[in-house]
Amino acid sequence: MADKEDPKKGKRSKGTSKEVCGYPLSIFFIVVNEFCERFSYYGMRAVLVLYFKYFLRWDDDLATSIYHTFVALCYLTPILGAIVADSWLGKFKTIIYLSIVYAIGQVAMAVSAIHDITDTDRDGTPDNMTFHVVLSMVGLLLIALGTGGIKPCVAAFGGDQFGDHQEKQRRTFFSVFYLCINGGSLLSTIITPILRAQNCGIYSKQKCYSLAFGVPAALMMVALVVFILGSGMYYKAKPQGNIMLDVCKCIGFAIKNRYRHRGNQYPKRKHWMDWAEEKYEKLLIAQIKMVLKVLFLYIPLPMFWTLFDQKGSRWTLQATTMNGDFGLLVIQPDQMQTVNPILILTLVPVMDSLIYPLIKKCGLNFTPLKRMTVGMILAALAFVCAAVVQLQIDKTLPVFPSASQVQLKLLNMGNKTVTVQLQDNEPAILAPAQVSDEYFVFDTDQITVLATAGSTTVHRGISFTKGKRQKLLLPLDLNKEWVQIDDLNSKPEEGNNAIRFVNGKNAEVNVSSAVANFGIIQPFHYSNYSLIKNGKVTFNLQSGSESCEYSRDFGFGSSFTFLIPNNLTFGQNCQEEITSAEDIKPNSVHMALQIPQYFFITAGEVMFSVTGLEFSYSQAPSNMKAVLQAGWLFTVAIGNFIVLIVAELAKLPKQWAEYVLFASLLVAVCIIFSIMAYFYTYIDPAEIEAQFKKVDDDDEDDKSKQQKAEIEMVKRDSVSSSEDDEKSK
Ligand SMILES: N[C@@H](CC(=O)O)C(=O)NCC(=O)O
Repeated sequence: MADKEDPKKGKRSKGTSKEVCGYPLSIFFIVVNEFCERFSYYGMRAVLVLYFKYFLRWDDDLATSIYHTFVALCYLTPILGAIVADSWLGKFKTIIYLSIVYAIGQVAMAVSAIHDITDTDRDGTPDNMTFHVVLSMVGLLLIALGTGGIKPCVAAFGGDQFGDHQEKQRRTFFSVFYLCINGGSLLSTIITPILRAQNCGIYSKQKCYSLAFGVPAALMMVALVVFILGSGMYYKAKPQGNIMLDVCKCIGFAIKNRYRHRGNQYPKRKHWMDWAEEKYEKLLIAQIKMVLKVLFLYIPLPMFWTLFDQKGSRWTLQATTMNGDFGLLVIQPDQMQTVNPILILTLVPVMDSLIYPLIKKCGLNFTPLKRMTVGMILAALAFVCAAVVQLQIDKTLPVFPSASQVQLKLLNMGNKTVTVQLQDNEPAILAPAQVSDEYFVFDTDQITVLATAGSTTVHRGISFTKGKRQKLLLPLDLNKEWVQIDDLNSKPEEGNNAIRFVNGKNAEVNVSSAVANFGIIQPFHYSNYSLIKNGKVTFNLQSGSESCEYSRDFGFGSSFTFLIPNNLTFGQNCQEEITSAEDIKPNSVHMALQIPQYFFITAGEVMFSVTGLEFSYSQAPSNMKAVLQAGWLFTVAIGNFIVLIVAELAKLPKQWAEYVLFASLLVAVCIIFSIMAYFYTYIDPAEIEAQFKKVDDDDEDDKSKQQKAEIEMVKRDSVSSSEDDEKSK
């Protein structure tokens, strides 16, 4: 379709789109489509690792591995999308078809997260986990195909809508496009974690992952509808054949031809790509040389993405062990990822309008490759910060028993002081209703206990299961049964607090609260654990006609055992009379401590990613900009595979050590990159292409001159031969 021209207004944008303030109206649909699509993608991605961990019950390592495999796939499929669009369907149809695939994938994810589908015994947990795993994996595959496939098409399709005279508007469009990406990502990363934290279900209420995936699915459908609505206004360039295929064929021919002429008798050529000259145009060969130069520089880049993309996996898991109470609002671990788009929206304008001009004023030549090097160093710094935060968290985490150990706490349910000697330990003295502060640790599953209360002394042998944490409940009468109860052996998940009550009274006690019901607890018995969110909770204790209230503030990730003492009076003093055992301390390291690492990684992203995209675009020949974009996205895919390989090979027992390892690897790669960058010479592809075109034109001129001369000669020959004929006659 040719550009439309209005004789009065001059050139108009391509397609049938009207213009608003000099911009084709059609780009409005493309920008809204991108906003909704990125909302869908980042919203789903924000809760993905927690869905793996808490819904599918995978461990941290498996959850991280599958997460990065998925992200890697999302960045491998752009090559496929570019090939389909360029050589077969065109960008418009490719976007439509792959968006449908994408939306089906999102719906599959939402359905896979409905626990009621297989919860036949209605206990709140899925009974056929295979169904949920298979459906979610199919969903993720479709999403990876859809999101990656349309990625190289949408921005380029937007760019296509502008005429050659709208260079300035096209640049503004790309900036707005990038802001839309981060606007969509910001909004969805706030919203989907909130939806995930809700309870929903038919038979039982569970965390609402289905809604957290359902809303992104709906947004993807909106994205598709908005894109289709603009259909009549778009400029739809016809597929122009696959340049990627041409590039591959030309490279293949150069290699084959070089191999065929490998003997000393053949003169050397300046560049190995020159061996394609026999079959391919010089211009194409020169363009491929430019692309290869940039692709060679890409080799160290995946390491940046290896670190960058861990904010959605390792960093989110790190946040689950932290305190998200920001006073006015409580932040979910997965919501911390919003810090990245927030910082992008502020840092990009600050860098462009303040920092870079300031550096230029200081007379420094801050070239794109130097910026990218600094970006890498900033990302490494971010991981050093993450390691420091991890060390702080580790200090506050409980030490759970190893597989060969047993940990034991004592709880005196009686109203006399008890002296207890465990094996050869120092005797512990427990006042009435007191719990020992720390766990006793044993490397055996059999211990002897000597307990004395008043004139009663009892000597018993107790057996344990190794690897467990337990509490030994010492009864009012030591001669009666000693109850052993299991304590939690890991931090309660998702920042919840695990609470239970032990009834030391000689009568039944009913314990309830607005958030959890512990039911009737038999004398000298205990309730199950209930999971409670952070905040203040008031428990109501009732025994016969007597009752009292006990209130308590909870943080994140703690576990408490509350003891109702034998002599509880149910009077005013109930608040003071209940004894509490803090079995697992609440998360005390604040999530705000993750902000420095987010700041460094985002500053790194602005310097590395935004500059890198611009660099790739500026150094690519006119017809191979998409090839380099696909190459750039491919580095993201490789980066995500490296996470899997390094994490699998290193298998470091301490998370902080893994962070330091990644930071060190990036610094090493950064040194290699800076050496490569030092030897890189910037080019102007348009100028080089123009030279080749001029040579071609000159050749063309020479050819036509030669042709004319030949015709003249033929004419002259024929004239002279006819003259000869005449003469001979
Ligand atoms: N800063 C990211 C968005 C995010 O991680 O929230 C970004 O701009 N990514 C580029 C994209 O195309 O998604």
